[in-house]
Amino acid sequence: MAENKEKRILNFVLQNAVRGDPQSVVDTIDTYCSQKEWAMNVGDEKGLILDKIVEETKPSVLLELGTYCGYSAVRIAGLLKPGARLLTIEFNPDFVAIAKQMIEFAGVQDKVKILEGPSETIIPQLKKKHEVDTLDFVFLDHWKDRYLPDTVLLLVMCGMQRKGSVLLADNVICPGAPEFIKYIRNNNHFKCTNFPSHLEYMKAKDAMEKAVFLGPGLESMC
Ligand SMILES: O=C(NC/C=C/[C@H]1O[C@@H](n2cnc(C(F)(F)F)c2)[C@H](O)[C@@H]1O)c1cc([N+](=O)[O-])cc(O)c1O
Ligand SMILES: [Mg+2]
Repeated sequence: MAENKEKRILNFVLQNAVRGDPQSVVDTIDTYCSQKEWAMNVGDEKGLILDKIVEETKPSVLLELGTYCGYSAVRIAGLLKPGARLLTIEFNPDFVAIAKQMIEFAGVQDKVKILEGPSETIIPQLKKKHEVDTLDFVFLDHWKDRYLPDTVLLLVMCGMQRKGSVLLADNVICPGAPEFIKYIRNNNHFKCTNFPSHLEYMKAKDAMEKAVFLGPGLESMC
């Protein structure tokens, strides 16, 4: 079995976190990744911004793009009201296997469903295959050059946004998602807010961008 960083993170959690306790899993990953090996989890500082926005949105149906080790899936799931569910898309099978174990250890497997495959395949299946009507909350944390095409896909192809739906994007400074930011800030169907922060476990500046969907324009009424 190839030993890699993601497996080491999972093993550290299995050996040190409290089973069934999402906060303990999140804190344990943060401890490992700040002291031993950096990894691209949203982290503790930006995680608090994520928590606040999830809590104030009170979402029932959520989508995450970029499961990775499952850090933000566990973090978000720990905040959800009974019956709310998080779908998270990951196309790297090794990361799917890690995240699955992380989510089960945290005890949030009934709230989280990992969808394996590329977003351009999975997003158009959300309605029919995964019974999603509209999405209340979307967390973008996958490849930064996919933020824009997948946002358009969610909006146009699948009409996956209702008035008040929240899009939250990680890393809009570092590594950055310039095309996405240009599009979303100039689209008058979205109200954008920037949340300055720092790159996970580092001093470098980063930020998250929140975009609230204001509803389709009149043009879509005809
Ligand atoms: O590159 C970064 N993140 C890329 C994250 C990528 C993760 O999203 C998955 N994915 C790709 N496409 C899909 C989908 F859903 F489309 F199928 C899912 C990839 O397999 C990977 O697990 C990153 C980099 C830094 N950094 O400092 O370099 C800091 C960060 O917080 C970051 O998120
Ligand atoms: Mg990120």
